[in-house]
Amino acid sequence: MVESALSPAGSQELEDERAFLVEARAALARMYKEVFGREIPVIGGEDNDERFTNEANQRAYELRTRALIDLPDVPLFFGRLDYEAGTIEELDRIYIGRRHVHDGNGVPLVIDWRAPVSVPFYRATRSDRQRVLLRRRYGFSDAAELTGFEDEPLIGTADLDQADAFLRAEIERPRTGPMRDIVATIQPEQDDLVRAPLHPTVCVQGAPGTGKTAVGLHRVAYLLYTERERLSRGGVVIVGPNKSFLSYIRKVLPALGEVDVRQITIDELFNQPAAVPDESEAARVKGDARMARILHRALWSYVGTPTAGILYSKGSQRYRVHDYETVEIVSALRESTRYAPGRVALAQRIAHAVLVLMERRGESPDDRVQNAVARSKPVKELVDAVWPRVAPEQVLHRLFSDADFLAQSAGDELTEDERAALLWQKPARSWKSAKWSGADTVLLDELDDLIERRTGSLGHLVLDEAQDLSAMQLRALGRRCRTGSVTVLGDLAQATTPWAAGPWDRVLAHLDKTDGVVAELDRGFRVPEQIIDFAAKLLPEIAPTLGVPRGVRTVADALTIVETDEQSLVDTLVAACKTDLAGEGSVAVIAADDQISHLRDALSAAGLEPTLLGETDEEMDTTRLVCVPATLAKGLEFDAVVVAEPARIVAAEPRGLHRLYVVLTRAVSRLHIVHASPLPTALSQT
Ligand SMILES: Nc1ncnc2c1ncn2[C@@H]1O[C@H](COP(=O)(O)OP(=O)(O)OP(=O)(O)O)[C@@H](O)[C@H]1O
Repeated sequence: MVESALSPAGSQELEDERAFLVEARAALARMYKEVFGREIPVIGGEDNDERFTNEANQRAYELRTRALIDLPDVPLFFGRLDYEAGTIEELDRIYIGRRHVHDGNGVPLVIDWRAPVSVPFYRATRSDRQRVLLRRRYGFSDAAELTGFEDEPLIGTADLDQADAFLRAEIERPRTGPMRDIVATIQPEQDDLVRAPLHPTVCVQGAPGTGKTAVGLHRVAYLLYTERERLSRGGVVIVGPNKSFLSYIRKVLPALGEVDVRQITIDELFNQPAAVPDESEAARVKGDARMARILHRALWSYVGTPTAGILYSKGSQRYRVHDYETVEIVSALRESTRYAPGRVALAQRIAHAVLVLMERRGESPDDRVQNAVARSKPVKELVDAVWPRVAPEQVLHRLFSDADFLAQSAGDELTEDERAALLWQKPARSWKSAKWSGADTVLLDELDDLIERRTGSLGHLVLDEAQDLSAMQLRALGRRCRTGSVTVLGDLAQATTPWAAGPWDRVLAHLDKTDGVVAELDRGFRVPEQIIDFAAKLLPEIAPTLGVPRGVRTVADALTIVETDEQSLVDTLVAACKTDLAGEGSVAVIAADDQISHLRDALSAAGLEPTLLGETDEEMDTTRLVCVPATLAKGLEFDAVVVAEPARIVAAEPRGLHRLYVVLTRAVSRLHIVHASPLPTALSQT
């Protein structure tokens, strides 16, 4: 917070605001007590409906009480709007906060930022005042104590830069620990996306630090406010790239009063955890959309053509369904059903043909007879022979261990090299003992759905860092959200996976959300302009179609590049860390994955106390100095970042330049680059 920009401590007005905060807190405590003390209605009886209702009531009660807990480090309000008299019933002034607080007699003390009357807080400008006279923003200490406020009159001639100063102060507030919400300073272009309706799907392409993650999380909070009932039926899930990232964002939604949103990695979405790693080329092919067609062909190749009919006997009667009839039934079903229901339908259709024969002979069989025929031995034998029961694992095991089966299923979709990449060197003896990789679990999921359609749909799904998802992963995600909508967030320039699905229209098509709208954010809030400009030198090589992002701020001495030799690398690194640790906030050392443990040890030996990201769950909450493997840096940010040996980061993987772009764009205030090997060519050009 820029203290000097705020109203001085000790002024009467500041005291009045503090008194109001105390009053609002007391009111919230009363609301909590009132809900907490309320009896939960319990319906007598033990059948399913009653149990379900009782559980739902209990759950609603728990959520409501949890949402009313006053979090000690989260300010209850952050802004105020003074309206022209008569704009809102009996209120000329509203305080805006993270939830509604009322005084017990129906008078609102704090209004939820998501309510329509709060919108002008984010949107009103001097040229479009929306009847607002004054916007006030409050500053708080880390312990949520009100330290001051800043006024932005929308009439008159006062300083216009105050809003920017406030935003800048918010961004530069030193950080350690998890991500904070941005509810006090959401920008108009972000607000458009946060408040976009639930449907259609929204896809946000945004340069590093433009607020995509922040927008996604605030959008969830907003949608839960406006569409709570619809969303509570299907639920809301946020999918992030890895556990460190999820740990980093985990406190934003609870701070906004939303405690019931699942935040998971994509791997956690699938039935079985990955047991073995993937080779890069195999993973690329397995993630490709062509696999959907290949799996389809592989599965349906199990369905054969009947070569005989059936003879059904009942008492002395014989009924024959001819082979040409069974052939017709099978080929009609192939076109119209999924695999498992197809099996059931085949038995029923053959049984129906038998029933027709019975009727022709003057009998009047009913449904029970049809079911008995469908379950009879000759029918079952035909179904098992022509349309065998299969498990997804069985199909995939055969595909990866039988070169002929793979070639036949692939048709001309895969090259010989691609087929070779898929085939296992040492196939497991049986599909039951096969070990599956992450990419395989996605294929198993596809097969599962080809066999039996997945039912149910999420209400809303948020995909962060979506540029890294494969076509097959996107299909699996889309299946979980068939009738819901998606918020897709990402940056094509940060796509580091070899299987990345590519441009956003294709991503939307794989999700089966072709009605989705693509929007772009290009104002970088996190990274100072000098650093963005430096990192953007990589763009012509890694994402030539994307525009260059704009930085909203410059910071003195934001970027330093130190060339050194191998022997002095560690000392130079230690010196850079010490300089940054002398100031406030978080410091990260980012290096190639195979170098980071060594650097952590060297920093420890030099008397610093770094933790290594990925080793424990909450390392970023408590320590100021974090060593970050380059592959875990995505989505994270630190006040100062020291990058060791960019060339090694680039050399470590096929999309190493994309990875470097991610790494270079993590710093809020300062970026130091320390290198002994030459910088990548694009960066060394002036
Ligand atoms: N309107 C805002 N007010 C204050 N801070 C903001 C605002 N928008 C973004 N920020 C801050 O900028 C930083 C970057 O935001 P965020 O992580 O959401 O960006 P991103 O686009 O997801 O970045 P990346 O592509 O690197 O993952 C965060 O610290 C966030 O709080």
